[in-house]
Amino acid sequence: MTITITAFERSPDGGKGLARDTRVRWALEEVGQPYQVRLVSFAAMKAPAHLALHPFGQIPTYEEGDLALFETGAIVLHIGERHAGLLPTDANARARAITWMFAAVNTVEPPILELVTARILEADKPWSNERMPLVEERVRGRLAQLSARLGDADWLDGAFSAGDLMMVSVLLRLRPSGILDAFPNLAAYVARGEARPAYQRAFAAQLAVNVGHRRE
Ligand SMILES: N[C@@H](CCC(=O)N[C@@H](CSCc1ccc([N+](=O)[O-])cc1)C(=O)NCC(=O)O)C(=O)O
Repeated sequence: MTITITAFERSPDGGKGLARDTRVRWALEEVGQPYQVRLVSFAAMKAPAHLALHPFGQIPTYEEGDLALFETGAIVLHIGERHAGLLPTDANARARAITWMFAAVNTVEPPILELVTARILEADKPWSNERMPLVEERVRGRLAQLSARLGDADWLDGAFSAGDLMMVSVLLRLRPSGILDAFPNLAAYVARGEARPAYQRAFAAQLAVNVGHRRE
């Protein structure tokens, strides 16, 4: 059955791959599944048809037959459960890979989103300069813990898994801040993720959507 995901008609990042459809594209490329993309405008995302798919009016969504999903972690898990290539077959290793998926979105991503919010949405607030060091320190603390756990391994738990796909995707959001450079093994980990052919195809596909706009 045809898989259809939704993505920004015009991503605020101009195609740097930071919008979360890139995670789903990457997962589908890793398992070799073709997919369609329905591009949605900001207005369309808040209209009833999309809200029926995504109660929070966001992208991405995932549709396959009469299944409709939202939340990138859940979509990537679904893809990993249906197709080989993202989750280990060994039950314990699979459970650990899913642990890392949750760790990415529930433990590592929140302080990073705080930083993105502070830098983009709160920079003009009178308390921004006072708050920023606290936010940055919370990110550095988490990265230090992750860096210590990763050490000099290629991936978080043996072979590449959906846990790494989610963790690399979360860490990529930090790139504009430069904080990742203070943790060379994490920067190399992210670069390994980006070097994967499946990521390259996912990145190129989302860029093509946005480069088209730049030409107009
Ligand atoms: N927890 C949800 C979060 C989904 C989400 O944040 N979607 C964002 C796009 S990806 C987040 C994002 C947006 C922009 C950039 N950027 O760099 O420009 C990066 C990431 C969205 O639809 N935002 C519009 C809205 O909420 O109205 C998930 O993981 O799927």
